[in-house]
Amino acid sequence: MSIVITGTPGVGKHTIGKELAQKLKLEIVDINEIAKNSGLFEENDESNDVDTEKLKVILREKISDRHIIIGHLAPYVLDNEKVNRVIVLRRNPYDLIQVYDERGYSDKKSRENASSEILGVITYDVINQFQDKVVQINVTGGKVQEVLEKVNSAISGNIDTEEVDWLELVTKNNDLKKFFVD
Ligand SMILES: Nc1ncnc2c1ncn2[C@@H]1O[C@H](COP(=O)(O)OP(=O)(O)OP(=O)(O)O)[C@@H](O)[C@H]1O
Repeated sequence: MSIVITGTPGVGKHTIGKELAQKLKLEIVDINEIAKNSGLFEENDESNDVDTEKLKVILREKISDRHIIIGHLAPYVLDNEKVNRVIVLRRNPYDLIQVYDERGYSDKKSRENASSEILGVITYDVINQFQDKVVQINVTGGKVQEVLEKVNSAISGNIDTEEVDWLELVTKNNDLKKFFVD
């Protein structure tokens, strides 16, 4: 079985993915690491541009049926038939801004990532690519062990996808400008 852990940068994919890999005794495929090691990542301050077509071919070779595949690029570089379950981690954008501050992201990069989470960009693309294999989990405020339990239930098909609407929250808080205006 191959399981994908995806979501906006900073939601906790690596934290959860590593624990899960240990628990299920599966090997990790880190999409970003492979892209970097293959010279496909052009990293600069503001954006990470990747040749997704080349990365797709490389990943097709690497992935067997016993992997935890981690990365926000999952919907753009993985074949549907290669994976059994796709977990999208969702995290409150206010918490994400804190993670980005700790990482030293620029205001622009921080806002771009947080607004992408608010609009559910990766979730939309993931559902488009993997359809009924997708389970959405809200990790906000959850301890790592609690999130892990939910992810485990999602893998065995014992949990429904969770509802997330950050746009409603941010609108209610009158914070649209904070996330969407330069
Ligand atoms: N359930 C959790 N509760 C509290 N903090 C968490 C949780 N999961 C992860 N974190 C923290 O959030 C930060 C981001 O986590 P992590 O690096 O795993 O995210 P990521 O989605 O893999 O990011 P990226 O895609 O940029 O590599 C880290 O500081 C991590 O310790």
